[in-house]
Amino acid sequence: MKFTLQAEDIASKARAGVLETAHGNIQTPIFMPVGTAGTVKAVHQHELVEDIQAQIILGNTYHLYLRPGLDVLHKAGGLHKFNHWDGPILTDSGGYQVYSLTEVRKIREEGVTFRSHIDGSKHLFTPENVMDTQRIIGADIIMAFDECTPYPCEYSYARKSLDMTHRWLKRCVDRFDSTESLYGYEQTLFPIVQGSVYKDLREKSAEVIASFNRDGNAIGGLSVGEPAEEMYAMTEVVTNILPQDKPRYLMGVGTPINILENIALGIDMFDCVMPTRNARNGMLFTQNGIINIKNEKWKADFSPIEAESDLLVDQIHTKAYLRHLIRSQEILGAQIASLHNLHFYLWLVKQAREKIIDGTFYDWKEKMVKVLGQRL
Ligand SMILES: CNc1nc2cc3c(=O)[nH]c(N)nc3c(CCO)c2[nH]1
Repeated sequence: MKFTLQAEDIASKARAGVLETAHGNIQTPIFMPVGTAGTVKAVHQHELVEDIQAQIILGNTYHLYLRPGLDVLHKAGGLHKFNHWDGPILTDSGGYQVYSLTEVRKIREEGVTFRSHIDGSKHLFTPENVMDTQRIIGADIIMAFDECTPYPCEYSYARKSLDMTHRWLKRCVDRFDSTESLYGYEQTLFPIVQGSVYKDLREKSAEVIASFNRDGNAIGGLSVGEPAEEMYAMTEVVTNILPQDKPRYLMGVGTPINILENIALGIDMFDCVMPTRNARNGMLFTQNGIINIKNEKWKADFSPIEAESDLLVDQIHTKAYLRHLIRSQEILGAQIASLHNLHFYLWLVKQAREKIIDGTFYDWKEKMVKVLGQRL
C-alpha cells in the first residue's frame, strides 16, 4: 500500500499525503468515521456518508464477529459488499473493544477470553484468529491485536503489557504474511505502539513497531482518560521515531482541538466516536465553536444550523428545528446532528490539509484552536 508525502509544514511536523488503497485513495490528514457495526450510527444511507466525502470508515472485529458473524460476512463476499460501501475500510482488531465493552475477560499469553456483551456467550480472541477474522471482513487496513493499557497504570504493568503486545504483534505478522486476501484485493496490517504515558516505554515500543517496516503505523493506549498534555507528549516522542514515509494513525482521537494539535505533531489519520456520539446528545461542533443545541437560547433561532457550511442539512434546517428534534428524541435529530458533526470533522481535516499544502498551517491552527473551544 503506497503512501506519498505531498507537503510538509515548516513551522510544525504537519504533513499532507495520499494513501493508495484497493478501494480508492485517501488524502491525509484524514478523519475516519466510526462505523462500528457496519454502519456509521444514524447515518444509514452510505450515499449520505459519500455526500460528506467520508473517504474511509472504520469497522470493528469485535462487533462484526459477534453480529452478523463471520459466516454471513464471508458469504456476502466481505464487508464492502455487505454494507454496500465501496470506499476504503479500516477495522480495529477487537482488543480495545473487549477491554472497553466486556467485564468478564481474562488476558493471557495465548489471547483474551471474554463473554459477549450481547448474549453472554464465551469467546477467545488470539493474534492468529483476529487476523483470520479481519481477512474474512476484508478491510483494506487491518490492525494488530494489542492490549490497550488502561490509564492510569503502574510502570511495571505497562512494561509487561508492552512486551506481550510486541510478542502478539510477531504472531499477527507471521499469520497475516502466511495467509492471502480472500476477495482478490490487497489488505495491509498496521502495528500499534503502546507504552502508556511512560517516555522510555513509548520510545522502546516505537522502535520495535518501526522495525517491522509495515505500510503504516498506529499509536494506541491514548485518549483513555489521560490529560491532553500527556497525549501530546507521548505522540511527540513516538512520531520522532516512527518513519517519515509511512502514515501514522492515532487511535481514538479526539476533539477538534486534539486533532489539530496532533496533526502539528505529525499524525495523519484519526478516528473517534465523538462526532456521532455527541451529536445524538445535541452537541454540535462548528467553525465558530461548540453549540449545545438543547440550550433554551436556540428555541426560536430560525437561522441555519451553520450558515458557512456547504452541507445541505446545515442550510435547509434551522437551529430551532434541530433543537426541537433533539429534545423530542426524534431519529431525524440524530441523523441531522450526526451528519453535521461528521461533515465538520471532515471539513476541519480538509482545511488542515489545504493549509499544510499552501504553507499557512501553523498560524491557521493557532487561530482555530482558540475558536474551536468556545461555547456559543
Ligand atoms: C476513544 N479512545 C481510544 N483509545 C484507543 C486506543 C486503542 C488501542 O490502544 N488499540 C486499539 N486496537 N484500539 C484502540 C482504540 C479503538 C479505535 O478507536 C482506542 N480508542
